[in-house]
Amino acid sequence: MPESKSKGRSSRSRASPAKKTEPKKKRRTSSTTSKKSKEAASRATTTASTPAPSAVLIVDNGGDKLKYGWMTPNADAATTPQYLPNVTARLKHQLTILVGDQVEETAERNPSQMYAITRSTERGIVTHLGNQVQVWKRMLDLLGVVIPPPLLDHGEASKAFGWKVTHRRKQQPQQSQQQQTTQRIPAVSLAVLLLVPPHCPRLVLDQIMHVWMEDFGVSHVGFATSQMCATQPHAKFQTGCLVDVGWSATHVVPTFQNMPQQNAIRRMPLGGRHLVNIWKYYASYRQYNLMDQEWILRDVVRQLAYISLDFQKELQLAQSTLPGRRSFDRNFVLPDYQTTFRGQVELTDFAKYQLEQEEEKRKKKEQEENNAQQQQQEADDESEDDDEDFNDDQPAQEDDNAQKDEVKKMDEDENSPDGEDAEKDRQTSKKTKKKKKSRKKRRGKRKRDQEDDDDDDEEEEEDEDDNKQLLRQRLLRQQQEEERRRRELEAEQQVLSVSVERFTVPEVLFRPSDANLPVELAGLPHLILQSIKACPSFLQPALYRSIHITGGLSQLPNLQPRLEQELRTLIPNELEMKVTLSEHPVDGAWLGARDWIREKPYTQWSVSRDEWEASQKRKAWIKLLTVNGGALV
Ligand SMILES: Nc1ncnc2c1ncn2[C@@H]1O[C@H](COP(=O)(O)OP(=O)(O)OP(=O)(O)O)[C@@H](O)[C@H]1O
Repeated sequence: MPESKSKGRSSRSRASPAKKTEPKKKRRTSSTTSKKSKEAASRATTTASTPAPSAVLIVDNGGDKLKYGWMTPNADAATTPQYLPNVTARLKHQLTILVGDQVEETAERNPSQMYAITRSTERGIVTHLGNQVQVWKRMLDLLGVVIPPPLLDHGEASKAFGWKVTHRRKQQPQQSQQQQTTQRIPAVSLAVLLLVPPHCPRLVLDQIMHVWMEDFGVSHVGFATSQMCATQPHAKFQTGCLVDVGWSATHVVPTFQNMPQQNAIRRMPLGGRHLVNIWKYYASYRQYNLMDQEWILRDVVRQLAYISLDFQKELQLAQSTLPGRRSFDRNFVLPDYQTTFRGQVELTDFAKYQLEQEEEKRKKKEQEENNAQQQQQEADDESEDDDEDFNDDQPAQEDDNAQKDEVKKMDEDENSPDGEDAEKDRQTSKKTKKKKKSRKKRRGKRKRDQEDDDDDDEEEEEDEDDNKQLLRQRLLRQQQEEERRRRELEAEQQVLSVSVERFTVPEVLFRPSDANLPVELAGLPHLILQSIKACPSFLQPALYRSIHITGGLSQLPNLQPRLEQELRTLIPNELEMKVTLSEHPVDGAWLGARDWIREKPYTQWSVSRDEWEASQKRKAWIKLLTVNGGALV
């Protein structure tokens, strides 16, 4: 019995779990299948419901400036981007926040009105998302994009602005006339392609996606690497090494057949921003406190900085020559924000004197050359005349003989004894005498009239002379007054003397340790070398052959020859090397993205709102990696 009991129990116990588990399994499988089918159904419905974007907005999210613009399928091939400074600031003693172009406008009027100037990126990566959202919002406003009310209260944009519908309604009448007249585009019918730096943290990408989907309510969002896009316009640039020297960082991206070599990408935290900051310290330590004057220093860097082709030689020249007498010394007249709003470069007195001397020498040389040429020509002409005289001797003698014959003939005619002719001659001589008398009278009268006129003229001339003298005196006084005013203004002018900074500051790109930056930081040539050496060895010769520099700072004079010069000493002689400069250093990435998008449908490079919602939001961007084959992100 116990056995049977036990058996029975055991059988029951064995059977019961089986009985119990089976329906569970069934339930689980059914639930998973139902989930999957639901997801699929929802995806099918959502993909079907996702409207195609009516316009594509490309935004190159630069640390210095946003480059943005529309890319519609039928767009003109010559579409170019617009620029918006990626910066916000506060006005002193006011609550107003200035964004993008407003900051630039105020900076041009008087930058000292602003404080708390904040940039949204560090080393090219968005680090102040709240700040960045404000700049994006400004960009969308300028483009005439209508943003729907925030879907989530806790969105980044809502946090940044405390957005409320009432608040936005209040803002509407303040819109400029230009904005009101431009066509309003709803954000829901918009696809956005954002250009970001390589190796941008996934967390940042996810947050950016969140903001664009949730706060701005666009329908599609895509990402691409700006450096990879910069290679696009160059059809030949399928394999090469792209060097992007920008505002906050320098990137080196080697590519093979338009695919980035991910493990060989290098980033150096050095760019235009650091040059401005270093110059700020130099100027503030030596002359004026310009620590808050970023805009002035940006102008100084743009107008005066250059890369030295022989750094040591120029330093020696600086040591051996007195300040103000060096060939590279310049004056930068700071704006006074009353009469001038932009700094101006001026030559030093010594440089002016040198230029004048050179000009005089040049003129003298030209004069001497002209004189020598004239003398030569005269000598040539004289020799030609001598030859002509020698040849023309005979005909001249013949002419003389003919003239003599004619005179002889006339004498013979006069001497002929003819009575009638003599009478006629007498009459004519009387007439001529009369005529002579009347002529004499007329002449005498004319003389007298002339003398009267001369007296009048003399009086008039005297008056004129007086007037001229008065005028001259007045002009002289005016000139003196102007000169005095100019001197006063000059005395008031604040002049920044610029000397070795012109090439020692940009030299930081080649020797970062000179500017107290970490010693481990490699200069630009070594960075390129490191990057190329990290690529497969069969690729390296092709990469050396095609090094392409882009980015705003690549416009520094002499950057390309200096880089070539330094790289040549580091690369084996048998390897060919070529460094080229981009034709579009600032907006090359935007133009590349435009061309790239033209060939590809938006579904390939973007995630739709429905895809994003269906795939648990956070993982949606992974699609971009798989769909693009990793080419652009
Ligand atoms: N003519 C010029 N000469 C020298 N430097 C220049 C010139 N024009 C612009 N720059 C510098 O180029 C830099 C901006 O370059 P760029 O527009 O490529 O940066 P970005 O793409 O906005 O920033 P990032 O590369 O950090 O994302 C600024 O430092 C600016 O001072």
